[in-house]
This record gives sequence, C-alpha cells and structure tokens, in this order.
Amino acid sequence: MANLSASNHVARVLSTASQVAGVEAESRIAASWRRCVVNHKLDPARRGPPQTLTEAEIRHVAEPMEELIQVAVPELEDLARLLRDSGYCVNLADPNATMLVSRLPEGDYARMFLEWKIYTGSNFAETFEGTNGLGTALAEQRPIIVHGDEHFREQWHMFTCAVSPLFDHAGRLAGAVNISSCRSDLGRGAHELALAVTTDATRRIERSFFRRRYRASWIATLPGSDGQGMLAYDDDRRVVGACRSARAAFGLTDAMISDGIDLSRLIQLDERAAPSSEERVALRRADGSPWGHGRVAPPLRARSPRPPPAPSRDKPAGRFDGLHRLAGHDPVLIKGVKRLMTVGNLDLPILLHGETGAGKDVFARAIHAASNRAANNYVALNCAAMPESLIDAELFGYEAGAFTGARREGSKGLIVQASGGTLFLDEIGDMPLALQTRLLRVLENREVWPLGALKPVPVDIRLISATHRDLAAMAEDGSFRADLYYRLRGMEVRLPALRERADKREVIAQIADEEAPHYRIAPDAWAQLMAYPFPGNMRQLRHVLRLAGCTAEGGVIGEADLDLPVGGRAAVADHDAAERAMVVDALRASGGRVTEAAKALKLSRATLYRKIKALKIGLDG
Ligand SMILES: Nc1ncnc2c1ncn2[C@@H]1O[C@H](COP(=O)(O)OP(=O)(O)OP(=O)(O)O)[C@@H](O)[C@H]1O
Repeated sequence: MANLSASNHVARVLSTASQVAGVEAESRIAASWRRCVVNHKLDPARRGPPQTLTEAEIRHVAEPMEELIQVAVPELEDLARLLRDSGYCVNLADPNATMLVSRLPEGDYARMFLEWKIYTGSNFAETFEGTNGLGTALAEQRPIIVHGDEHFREQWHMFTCAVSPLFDHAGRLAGAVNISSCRSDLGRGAHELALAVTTDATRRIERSFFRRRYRASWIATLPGSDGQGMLAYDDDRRVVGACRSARAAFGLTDAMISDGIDLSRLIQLDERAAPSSEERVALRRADGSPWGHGRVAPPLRARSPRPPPAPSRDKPAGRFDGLHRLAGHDPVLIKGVKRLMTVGNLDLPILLHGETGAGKDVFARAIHAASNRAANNYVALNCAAMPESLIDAELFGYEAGAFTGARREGSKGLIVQASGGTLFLDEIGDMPLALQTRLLRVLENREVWPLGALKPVPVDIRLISATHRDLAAMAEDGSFRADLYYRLRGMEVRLPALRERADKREVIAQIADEEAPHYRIAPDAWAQLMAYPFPGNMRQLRHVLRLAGCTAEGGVIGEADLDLPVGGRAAVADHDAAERAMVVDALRASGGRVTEAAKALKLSRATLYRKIKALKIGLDG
C-alpha cells in the first residue's frame, strides 16, 4: 500500500514537472516540483535523512548570524510556547536552509522531529531535499505552506511546514523562521493561522534587528498597517539605512543610501518633531501631502542613560541579552541575572521560584540560551500536568515492551533527549515522591535506568526546575525530599510577581508596544493597569493588551478596552482566591468543560488542569 502510494506520488510529480513551464495560474508547488526535477535533477522516490552538519560546522555557519540569532531567540521562544500545544516545532534557519535554532514541542511530537532529524544542523535546501517549506520559501523569498503530499519526497508527507523568510537590516535574505507539524488532524486553515503568527514574529525580529543595528541613529517608522517600513537617519537628516519594505516603497538602492540621500526627498518631518522618546508623529510625503501617522525614535545614546551590562568573564555579553531583556529595570531580577552571570557556564542546577505567568519558563529558556549548551536541546516537562505513570515513562524512558501499552520501539525518555542540553522541570513541587527518588539518583549518578533496561544510559544534563510552592517548607514537613531540594537549588532565583516589580510601568509599556504597537494607552487605562494586581502576571498582561489592541478604536486603548476580571480589581492580598474565582467562573460558564474553559482563560489545557489541582477545585460540580 505504502509502495503504491509512493509510486503514485512519484508519477504525479514527474507528470507535473514535464508540463510546459510558465502556464498562468501554475501553482507554486508545481513550479517547485519542476525546478527539482528539471534544474536540480532530484529523484522524488529517494529516501533518507537530510544532510546534517557536525557541531563544528554548525558553529562555523552560525557565527556570522550570532547577532541575528540573539535578537531572534526570545521571539522564537514565545512562538514555540504559543504553538507547542499544537505540536509544532520552531526553527530558525540560515539563508542556505540549515537549521540553527530549534525548539521542539513536548512528548510524542518531539520524538517525531528527533527521529526525522528536523533539528539544529539539518539542511533542507530545495536543491537537495526538493520541495519543502524551508527550502522553497528561501528559494522564492516568499512565505509558504507546504502541506503533506505537496512535499517533493514522499517521506515528508506526514509533515506540514509553514515558513516565513527573514530579511536583515539592509533588506537582504538572512534566513527563515520555520514551523513544522506532524499532526494529521490539523487542516490547512489551522496551518494558515499558524503561518500568520509566524510571519508576525518574523517581522518583529526584523524590526528589533533593524533598531539594534541603527541604535546610534534616528529611526522613522513609516505609516501603514504593518508598521514595517523603517528608515534610519543621522542628525543631519541623511538616510543611513532602510529596511526591505522602505527600500521597495521609495525605490532606494545601496548606492543612494551610501551617498547619504536626504530624508526630505523621501518624507517630510515636522520641524518641531524632536521627540525625547519614541513618539507618534504626523508624516508627510516628499511632495508635502499628508501620509498618516508614523513614529520617530531618537538615537539610543539619548534614549538610554543606562550603562551596558558588564561583560561576563567567560562569555560575550550578548549571550545574556535575553536574560537582561526579561529582567528589565527591576532590581530583584537584575540581581538574579547578575548572580546567574557569575555562574556562567557552570552546570549548576537552578531553581526558579515565582507565581504562575511570572516568566519561569521564558527565564529557563533564556538561561539555556545564555549557556554553552544553547546549540543543544532544551527539553521541558510540566510535572503538574501529567499523571505519575506518564511522568515516569516520559522522563526516564523505557525499553521495548516494558509495559502494556508501551510503544513497540520503546522510548528514550526526556532526560536522555536533554543530554548535552538543558532539562526544565516545571512545577517540580508537584512531582510525586517516588519519582523524586528516581530523579535524585539520576542527578547523583549521572545516568538513567529506563524501565526494563539491562544497563544504565549515561547522561549529561543541566537541570533547571521551577515552582510556585514553598519547597523549603515542603522539605521540612516531608512532602518534598529534602536531599533533592538541596540538589535542585544550586542557585535559587526568585521571579517577582508583576505587581511587585519596581519597573511595572516600563514592563506594561514594553508589552503594549509588542502586543498593540499602533495604540496609545489613555491615562484612565494607565491608571487601571497600574492599580490592577495581575494574578496571572505577564501572561495575563499580554493577553489583556493583545485583546485591547483588537477591540480599541481610534488608535487609543481606554479603560473600557481592558478586560480585567472584576475579582482582581481590589488589591489582592489573597492571590490564590482571585485566581480560584477566575478559574471557577470559567468552568461554570463552560458547564465544566475544561477544554472550553482553558480557551476562555487563554491557557493550555495542561496548565488549567494544574491550576485546578493546585487550587483544589472539584470538577464534580
Ligand atoms: N520578563 C518578561 N517580559 C515580557 N514577557 C514576559 C516576561 N516574562 C514572561 N513573559 C510572558 O508571559 C507569558 C508567561 O510566561 P511563562 O510561561 O514563562 O510563565 P510561567 O511562570 O512559566 O507560568 P506557569 O507557571 O503558569 O507555567 C509568556 O507569554 C511570556 O512570553
């Protein structure tokens, strides 16, 4: 059957490729298949893994992209978090389609990507792999979805890839952001939505990279719904840089920019527009006609009186940018990051402590990205989201046929998958006692005994764990193993709740800029946001502002646009009670259906289950 479908596919590819090129309305897939057969002389029947680079080759390829990778990683982390419940992996590739950063989803899906070598170091150039998301998007320099049997090679038919090419500060192709899924139950519509989210993330990476490259210049963001066009200019209003879309809009060339073309030949700025921070300004076209509202930001030297962070002893400072970004201007977090920088590459276990949504997962990812393990796997498991037997199998793995219902080929387990990289155990306080004992043994002996195995597997992991519970008290009352607790907290870092952060105003401004970039926050809304205690922390803030950005009118977010649950308006001394009320309300409204309630709360099902358990909410009515 498989052979029959394979030969059908091969026949279909070859027949499409043999048709006359350039037929109007020819699909991009058909054009790509033709390129593969006619130009690259590829065989659609070929099977086998993609070409994979060695560690040394990956470092060599990644080196010139280091700055772009640093800028991209926080966006990729967010994208991975957003899409991981849908089983997508997220990758950043160079312009030759070599994956340089990979973030895998959890559990079974991750295993598929590992098995098929869809990870850091693999190359998916169209000239070798045939039509595929990454290779074809880069060949055409356009976003694309390659769905199932649109792939040139039959072996990739179980995957769908959605890819957005990435352009650097000078408008050159710099790589691409890829998301791949092997979920056959997701239709094309779902992938289209995921591509839209990916394209948005890609544009944000481009904007951040442009701002970083021209941080010493003035930057004008041109009017337009996508906020894409950016021009950099000096104090004499001579253009020094332009992004891809600004180049296209004005027909700008490298020569015109290196000649220092006058800004007034492109746009007219109000003479009084000399803002002290990024501001919305009315812009005119070169002929004086009104164009709309854009933004003008002064050079960073004038914007930021803060000195750059002190470089660490053994790492380029850039490695820690992700952590600095998360810490913002909050003294508790800045101190935490400084302590993390002093341990640098030491494989000290880290214990993160913070409320739900305070950023434990993003922090753990940033620690991984700053470590010398960054090129290897980051594997995460939420101990509160799974029953004990599943955590056991997921974490420690098992041999073929170890128990009824096990996969026939066995499972490596997450600890082995994380070997060489970082293992993040979220909600470690919820780990059952029996598993705590097994985990302790792994940490002590640096080896894992998968269930049913005859010999142990050596492992080399860095462990980051996180909890919102008081583990010290739990260790004291015996509900958590004290010896494991001391092993986990090589260094403990507390992530303050949003309401405790000294830089709450700046955090709100930053997240508003990311989630609702074209909106101003009215004073009444500011007052609400500052007063509200945000029991759901950063996650809740993001969702509130994202929603406000969709509903607000006239470019201004007012108090009425903020969907702040009433339970949280009073100063919340009892944060658990407020959160409990929020969850119970959502469950009541959904008639007890967890999936529906999770959707309403904008949480994953697993997170909602964890909350239900932690807040001791009965599902029996
Ligand atoms: N410092 C920060 N700056 C901007 N956004 C942040 C920051 N910290 C967290 N976020 C955002 O908040 C959301 C929640 O973060 P995260 O999942 O890491 O929290 P958490 O503490 O692990 O939550 P939980 O315990 O519920 O799993 C994410 O969308 C993340 O991008």
